[in-house]
Amino acid sequence: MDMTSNHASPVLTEPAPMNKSRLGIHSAILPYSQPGASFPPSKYIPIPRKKSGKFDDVWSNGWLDAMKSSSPPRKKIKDFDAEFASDDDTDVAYSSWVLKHPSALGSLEQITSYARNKKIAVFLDYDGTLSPIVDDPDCALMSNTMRFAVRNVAKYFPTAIISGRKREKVFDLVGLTELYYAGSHGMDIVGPVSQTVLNSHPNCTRSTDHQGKDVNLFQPAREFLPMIDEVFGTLVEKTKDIRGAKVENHKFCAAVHYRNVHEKNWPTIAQCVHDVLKDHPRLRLTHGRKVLEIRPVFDWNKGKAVEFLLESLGLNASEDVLPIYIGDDRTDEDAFKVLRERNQGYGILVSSVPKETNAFYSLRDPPEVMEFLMGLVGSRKVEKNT
Ligand SMILES: O=P(O)(O)OC[C@H]1O[C@H](O[C@H]2O[C@H](CO)[C@@H](O)[C@H](O)[C@H]2O)[C@H](O)[C@@H](O)[C@@H]1O
Repeated sequence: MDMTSNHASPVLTEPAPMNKSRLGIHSAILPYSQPGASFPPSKYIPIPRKKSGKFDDVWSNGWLDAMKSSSPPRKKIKDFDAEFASDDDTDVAYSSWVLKHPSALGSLEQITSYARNKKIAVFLDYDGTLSPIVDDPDCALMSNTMRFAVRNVAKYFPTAIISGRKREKVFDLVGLTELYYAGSHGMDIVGPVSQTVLNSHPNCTRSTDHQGKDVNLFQPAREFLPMIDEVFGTLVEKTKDIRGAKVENHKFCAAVHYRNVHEKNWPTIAQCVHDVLKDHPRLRLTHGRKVLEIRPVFDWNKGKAVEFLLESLGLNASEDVLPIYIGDDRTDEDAFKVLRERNQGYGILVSSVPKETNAFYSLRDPPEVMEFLMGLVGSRKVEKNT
């Protein structure tokens, strides 16, 4: 395992800024994903820069820009308050972007014909992919129709959920025993029993799941458990007076949510996290959708989890395997990148606005994800019957 504990900075380098001209999108309408992107002033509350220099750290390291750009603004559509960016400008930008990352639904026939006679493996992120983004992380529920679609997918293809959440939590939310689960951004994996994997990964052990079934349990960052626990406690204490802040303990990482925090208090929340990371050089920061995530400085991510699961499923070496990964946020980019580098399978980004991504295809939102999954199953059924 590649440990990089001597990392000097707790800040994870963000993806390079989007090449706006390459996308043919006017910079003023570039939406949320990029740190440092420019924002139409009307949509964003400017955070006053304190003269005291109190928040200099988080200004200078770009955290505040990244925080602002981490999710599209919320909008009321009919009676439904959703995180969705749509106006004439973004529609135009989206149309150009989708030429580069075509709709996986629109390309379903192409995808399924390429997948014919291949072994498909499906990897799904949870929040923003299977469930809509909502204010309260505990209320991010997946619909029963989505559950039905995922269950059907798992009947035909090996299927895994790869989430930033605690593994047990995401299992409770999904509730399907026929899937494999990876929590903490892939740092906590329950996969099929594989002696080869047990032999080659020192942190992999034989275990039993909630049903008493034999499984492989892989927790490569186990040594960080006490540190994450301690940091979780510190973050809860430090943010307790910030209205709307919420801290989650995901076992191998911790998440500080600021979705419900007034924007004027974002510098305070960023500074709290910054101070904690300064005291813990073996931890680093990643940005999710209105969430700051603290995780070990450890060479493991959702992309590595995909490779680990492919190996566990015995699908790593064969050419006739087609992995499909569907996800919506920056942490999913590691998985898209792995598929791109392997030149195998498809990454599908779920986004209603243009974003710089390593994914090949796109889908707008969870309902489109569901439709795509149903289409995948439908075509495999037809293939089996012919
Ligand atoms: O890897 P994922 O399964 O996508 O998990 C990523 C984060 O998801 C959750 O937060 C996000 O969804 C919440 C519910 O919709 C939303 O309130 C929050 O703003 C989003 O960031 C989860 O709570 C985080 O801990 C996960 O890291």
